[in-house]
Amino acid sequence: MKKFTCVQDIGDLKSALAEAFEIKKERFKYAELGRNKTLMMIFFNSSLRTRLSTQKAAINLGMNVMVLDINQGAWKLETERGVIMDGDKPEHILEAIPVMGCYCDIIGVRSFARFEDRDFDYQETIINQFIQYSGRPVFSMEAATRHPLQSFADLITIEEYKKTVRPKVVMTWAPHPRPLPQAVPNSFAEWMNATDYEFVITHPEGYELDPQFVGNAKVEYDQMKAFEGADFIYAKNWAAYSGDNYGQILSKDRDWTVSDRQMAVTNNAYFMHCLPVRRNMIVTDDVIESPQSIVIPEAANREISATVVLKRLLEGLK
Ligand SMILES: CCC[C@H](NC(=O)CCC(=O)O)C(=O)O
Ligand SMILES: NC(=O)OP(=O)(O)O
Repeated sequence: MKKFTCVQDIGDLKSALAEAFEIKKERFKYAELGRNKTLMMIFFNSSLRTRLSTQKAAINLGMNVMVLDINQGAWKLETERGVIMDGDKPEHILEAIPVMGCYCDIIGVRSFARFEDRDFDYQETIINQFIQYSGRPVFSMEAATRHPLQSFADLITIEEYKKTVRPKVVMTWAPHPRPLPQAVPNSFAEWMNATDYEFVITHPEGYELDPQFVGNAKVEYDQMKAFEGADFIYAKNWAAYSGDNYGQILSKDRDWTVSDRQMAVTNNAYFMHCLPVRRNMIVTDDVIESPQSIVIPEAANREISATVVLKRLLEGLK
């Protein structure tokens, strides 16, 4: 594997899952693979789970790790080509990227959507510059339109907890005080659509995601109807995608906050969220603390998804 930015990069999901469960049983099995290899993790945005789980995955594989928070200590980067650099940005990304590539073997990048220009975001300008100019294999630690390490961990978790071969999985929008990226919902939808699960997306009108990610999923504007008989509830906030509303908050309706009311109509569904989560905006305390909440095992599986991905990138170095 030469990059990991989307579900297609992992190839056959059944073999990826088999590898994940093998590694989960014996996570130091490939501890020699990464000897004298260096992972560099580049963060343009905050992180807890991705930062820790991906470092742990690299340690599982015997790798050295370097972490750089671009906006804390490094030079502010100009990302636009052709700009006269007489402002507050001393370095251009087109120098910084190949320089970073000199010091490592594999690069992970976190660079959220900026909501200034939808094309800039949806062309994945930043991570594609790392892919093009670093000279190294690159993987996404959440980019503008996807978060594949999260989605792979979500799939591992559903496979571990499902009680039927084809569970009903419902992704629900929920309110949030800030406009959040579409990367997590886009990516979850992309991975769910790659399975044979029954997959439903529910959100208020105006929050339609990019059709390339929605695919054949059923979209239901009535949240209670969507929740009926669900086996898994995946909650997330996202800002509007469509047209002039791109990056905007259209609703903060707390009737969409996941509570016992909605969970009561499910098939005793498990509750999932990628974290961090705003309690009593996205989900009530009672629901996220209930026995059906699997947000912690879901976060734990981030170590597994990252170990599989780094293993495949290391194997691709040969
Ligand atoms: C894994 C999720 C990362 C990010 N979450 C946030 O930015 C939450 C920030 C907040 O709640 O203020 C998102 O929604 O894409
Ligand atoms: N779920 C996830 O990626 O969490 P962080 O933003 O804390 O890394």
